[in-house]
Amino acid sequence: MLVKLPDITIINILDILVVALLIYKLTQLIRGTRAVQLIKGLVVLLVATTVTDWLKLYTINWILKNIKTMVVVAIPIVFQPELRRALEQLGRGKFFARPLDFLGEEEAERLVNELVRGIEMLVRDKIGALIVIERKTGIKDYIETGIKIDGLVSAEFLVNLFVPKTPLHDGAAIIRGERLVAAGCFLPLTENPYVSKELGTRHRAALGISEQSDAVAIVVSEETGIVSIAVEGKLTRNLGGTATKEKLLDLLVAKNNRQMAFWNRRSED
Ligand SMILES: Nc1ncnc2c1ncn2[C@@H]1O[C@H](COP(=O)(O)OP(=O)(O)OP(=O)(O)O)[C@@H](O)[C@H]1O
Repeated sequence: MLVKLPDITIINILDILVVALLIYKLTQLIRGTRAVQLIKGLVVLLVATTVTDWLKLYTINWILKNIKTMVVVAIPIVFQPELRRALEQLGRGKFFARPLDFLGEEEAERLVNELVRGIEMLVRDKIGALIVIERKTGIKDYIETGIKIDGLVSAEFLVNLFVPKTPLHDGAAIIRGERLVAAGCFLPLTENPYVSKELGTRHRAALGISEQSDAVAIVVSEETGIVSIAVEGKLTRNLGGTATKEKLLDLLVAKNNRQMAFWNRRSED
């Protein structure tokens, strides 16, 4: 027996494509922000409500339905800053811009060279610094806690930012692609109870951002001049010039190339 499909018109296809594009853009917009946790929670709540309804667990179902209503009312209040930002971006036409600038091999190598040169200068002058490099997870929640700047990364620019007593030296500088996009940013501190008591808030902030995202955080200690790199909640300490360069090349260039290779492979299929 043949199942008769409903008539599908070009308009229907266009309708579906526009909705798909909007959902895709929305996921890109919230990727790496605290809204992701909320969406996960909502999905769990929706599934639980449907399952309890299906199993005829009336009391639990009544409670879950009421929680759902409360959550829907609470969202605009709790996420007011994010919603305002999204609407602003929509107004400025940034909603459809690419959220991340992925680098080619040459640009990534240039970035690493400038970083390493800058770190050497910071170490030499014992200037404390916290530099975060955004990767796939968007960290704009944290970028917006600082002062926005937009300049090509160079060693001199980096050192200048962290000179003590200058307005932007406190907090973290954030790099997106080849550009320094913000300075003086406030990062979340790690809540890991096993972190050595010797480590102060600069190192804890580096660990914190590496737990919350896939960003790479570089710390130059003001006290000791020691260079450390935090990735995925782990801090590698006492990195010399060569080790710093190798680690950054591994984290930024090799990953990028793998990503590019995957992309090229997909487009050649
Ligand atoms: N949450 C945070 N986000 C970003 N930067 C922070 C944060 N907390 C502290 N910092 C930075 O760390 C500096 C203080 O570092 P502190 O001496 O406490 O840390 P430390 O890990 O011992 O580093 P150092 O070895 O350089 O002294 C602050 O001046 C500020 O620039």
